Amino acid sequence: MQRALGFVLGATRASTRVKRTDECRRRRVVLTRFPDCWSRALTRRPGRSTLVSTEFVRRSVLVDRLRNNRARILEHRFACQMTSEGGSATSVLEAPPEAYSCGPLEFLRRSVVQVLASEFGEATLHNTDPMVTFASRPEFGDFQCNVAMSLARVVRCKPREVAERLRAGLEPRVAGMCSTPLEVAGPGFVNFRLCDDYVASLVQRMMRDPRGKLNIPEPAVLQRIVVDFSSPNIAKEMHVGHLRSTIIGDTLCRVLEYLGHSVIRLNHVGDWGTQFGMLIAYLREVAPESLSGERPPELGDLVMFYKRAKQRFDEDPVFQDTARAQVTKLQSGDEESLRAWRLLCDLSRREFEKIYDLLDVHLTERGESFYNAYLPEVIDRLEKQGLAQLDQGALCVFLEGFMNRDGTPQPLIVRKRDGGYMYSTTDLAAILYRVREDGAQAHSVCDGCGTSDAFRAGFPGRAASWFFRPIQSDA
Ligand SMILES: NC(=[NH2+])NCCC[C@H](N)C(=O)O
Repeated sequence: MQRALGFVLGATRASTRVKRTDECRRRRVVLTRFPDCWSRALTRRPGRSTLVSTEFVRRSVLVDRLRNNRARILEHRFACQMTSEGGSATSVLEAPPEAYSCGPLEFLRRSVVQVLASEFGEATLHNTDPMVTFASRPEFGDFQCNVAMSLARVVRCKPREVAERLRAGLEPRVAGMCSTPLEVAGPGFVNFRLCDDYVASLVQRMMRDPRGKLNIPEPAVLQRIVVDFSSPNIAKEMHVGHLRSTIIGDTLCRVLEYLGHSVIRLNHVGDWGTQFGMLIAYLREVAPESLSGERPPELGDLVMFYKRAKQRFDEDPVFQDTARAQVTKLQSGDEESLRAWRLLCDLSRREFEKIYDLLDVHLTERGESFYNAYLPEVIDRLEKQGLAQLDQGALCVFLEGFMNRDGTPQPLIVRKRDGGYMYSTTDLAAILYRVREDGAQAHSVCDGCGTSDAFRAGFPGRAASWFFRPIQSDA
């Protein structure tokens, strides 16, 4: 799968580089860029608020770019068709078959590793990353290899010399795929330019694929994959971290779905926890009509109420007690509290939906509250397996390699002293449910905003192996 993904993105990025030049028209290849780069650019807006309102999304370049991106993929199919019909390319030299089956990037990586091994010996390499990347500027070609600079120290040669030996070894291997002679530039970069015939032929193979799958190899195993993304918090506005996660998650899902996997798109919204006790207690005091449903607040008002409630909570110990009592009431199923909570969730959901609609992103909401019923079972399993231990009244799991700054083991609290559960506990319950009930075989959490310590500590993979069979996970 990864190879296929690398291939798609590889082809995509490489071709974007030539887009601005005349070559593009000559090659008749119009491809698109992975949206990740501009979602990241968005996150970096200096000195501005990072909150994301519907209006922000509507007016931003984002929607247009997404549409354009998706439109360009269609355009690309059309362009491929033109190329295949035009079919003028007759090549003198055929690129090696592997250059077609695994795509240019992977093929170059493998070739660099082979040449380095034969030039400098396997032992010297010791898992050396071949450092083949997309060219950093169009004038450098399509790909570049940066390994000479770092390897020079190990093999005690000048970087340029390493690069020269690499070039000489690579040229016969990449003939027909890259134009030769290859270029050694600057301190020791090796630059690669794909031959037109190779690109044309790649594109033709994509178009002629009888499955209509752009010649991307079918994954060896088709899996049921959970992708957890977006996950904004109720009663708060989305921020760019959520937007980033939304776009990356949706992109990942589209690729996986395209490959034929069965994908479960989950929105793990923050809809549970102390903030609701605080907010409901505060609203009951200052704006009871908003809770009865007579005059429901706007999301913007809710954000303001939330801030005030938080301030009140931080300053007033009596209010803290009221808020805590309110959480307990809510979590123990008090009807009136649940009604208020549902109202707040509905309100936020409607706002989030507007953004998802604009972006044409579809997700199934399954928030933190959903896993409430499974929390005791998580604790029970951890205890039964001897993985949790009491530490100053709190139930903790100590994970190998999960340390405080001072080197002492960092506890991962799964149940607080007062019996309350943690965000991590919910994440564990989510894994339990996704593996057992959803039958997930692979799991990906698109973290654009901050997952729990449990995820950061690589807990999902470990948890799943404790609870069940091995599971792939990348937080
Ligand atoms: N499964 C997860 N923990 N997903 C990430 C949740 C992110 C959380 N709602 C936040 O905004 O910080």
